[in-house]
Amino acid sequence: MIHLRDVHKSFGGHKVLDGVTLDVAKGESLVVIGGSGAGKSVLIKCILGLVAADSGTITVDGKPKIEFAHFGMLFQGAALFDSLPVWQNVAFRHLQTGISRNQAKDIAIAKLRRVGLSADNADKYPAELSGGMQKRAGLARAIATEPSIIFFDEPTTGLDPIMAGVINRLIREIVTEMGATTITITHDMTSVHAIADKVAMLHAGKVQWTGKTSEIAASDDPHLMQFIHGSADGPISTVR
Ligand SMILES: Nc1ncnc2c1ncn2[C@@H]1O[C@H](COP(=O)(O)OP(=O)(O)OP(=O)(O)O)[C@@H](O)[C@H]1O
Repeated sequence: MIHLRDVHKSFGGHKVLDGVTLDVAKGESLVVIGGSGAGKSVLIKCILGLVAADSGTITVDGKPKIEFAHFGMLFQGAALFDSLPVWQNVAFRHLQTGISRNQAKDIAIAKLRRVGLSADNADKYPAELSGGMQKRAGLARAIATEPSIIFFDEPTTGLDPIMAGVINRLIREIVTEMGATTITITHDMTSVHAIADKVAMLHAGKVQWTGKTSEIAASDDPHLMQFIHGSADGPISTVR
């Protein structure tokens, strides 16, 4: 579904991606981990076409460019539009397609329900929702058009561990029922275990380790070990 071959990207003289090769199969949930500055966001931006890779190839569903209509995105911090009520945030793309406002609102309410928010939240503004509810609303927006590919950028950042667990479980359930292909960026190992079929660890511009979630425990890769144990000592520099 998503294939990257030897993707390079530098900013000025700074090599961020130095030959990334990665495959995500249809319906698979890939989680990308790696230290701060490892290039996780740049990688996603290259796939989305927001940043042009210097060399290498990226194909999504056999095409060199991702089709905007086919992907959803949950941004870090939910990134809702403050000036729009929750339902308009969720139905944002539907409102641009010319369907009636009533129809768009019905769709928004159905999606809000799917993420555990009752209909009375539809007319509220994002600032009136708690952080966890905003994250749910962001998730509702990401799935609103039933996209075949969804990107999750640090979906649990800023949430307490219980709410993080709830969001992880929702993400897993929803992507499974939609059959969507997903790429998630996270620092949160609990998310990795809850969401991932496959894990890719970025380090020094390359995929340092990749494997199934179940293979993490048996790995002796020192970079992966340092990351999952949150150790200050190891091959990954802590001055970044
Ligand atoms: N537009 C840009 N111009 C210059 N440098 C950039 C640009 N975008 C990213 N970088 C650099 O690329 C490197 C990787 O950044 P990126 O945001 O992908 O890291 P990350 O792995 O997502 O980190 P974090 O976990 O902290 O979010 C950083 O050193 C960053 O400064």
